[in-house]
Amino acid sequence: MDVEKVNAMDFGDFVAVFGNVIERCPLIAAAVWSQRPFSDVDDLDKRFCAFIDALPQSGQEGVLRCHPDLAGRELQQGTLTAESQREQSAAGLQSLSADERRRLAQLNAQYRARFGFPFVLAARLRDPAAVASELERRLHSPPAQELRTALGEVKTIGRLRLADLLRADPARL
Ligand SMILES: NC(=O)NC1=NC(=O)NC1=O
Repeated sequence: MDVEKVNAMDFGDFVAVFGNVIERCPLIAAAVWSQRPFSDVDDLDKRFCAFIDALPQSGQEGVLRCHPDLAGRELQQGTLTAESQREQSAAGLQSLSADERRRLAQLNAQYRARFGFPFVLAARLRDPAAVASELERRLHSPPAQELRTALGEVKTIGRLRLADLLRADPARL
């Protein structure tokens, strides 16, 4: 899909296609739509990132809280969004042992208790061992630094999702 096609989308089509670029935050796509026309894919990606950066901390934490845990209840129950399901499966989180799942659940709970939002990582780029080691490492970050790191992962997930969508077969839309 080329950027001309994106620029020609009405509001409904744009949000239908890009509404989950940032997990469960269709408001961001709704806001970005009004900034068209976009010069290219990078410009579109930059608009999503700029919206997140411009949010007050409460809004940024809200974006993080919209993310399901890695290898959490939603993965077990099959209630993840299609994108999240693909990403978590790609990271091998679908086939963890009971001990590995328990360990991640314990670390996720410790992380959430310390920072007040869930641990967010661009899972598609990692394997289960890397997820656990990143979680253990970041668990000790200073809160202000961890907020920035977590938002960086949200942006990476968004950039990868945008790339998927723009590579998508136009006939699919
Ligand atoms: N808490 C998370 O990091 N969730 C996720 N990371 C991904 O790459 N997809 C998710 O759903």
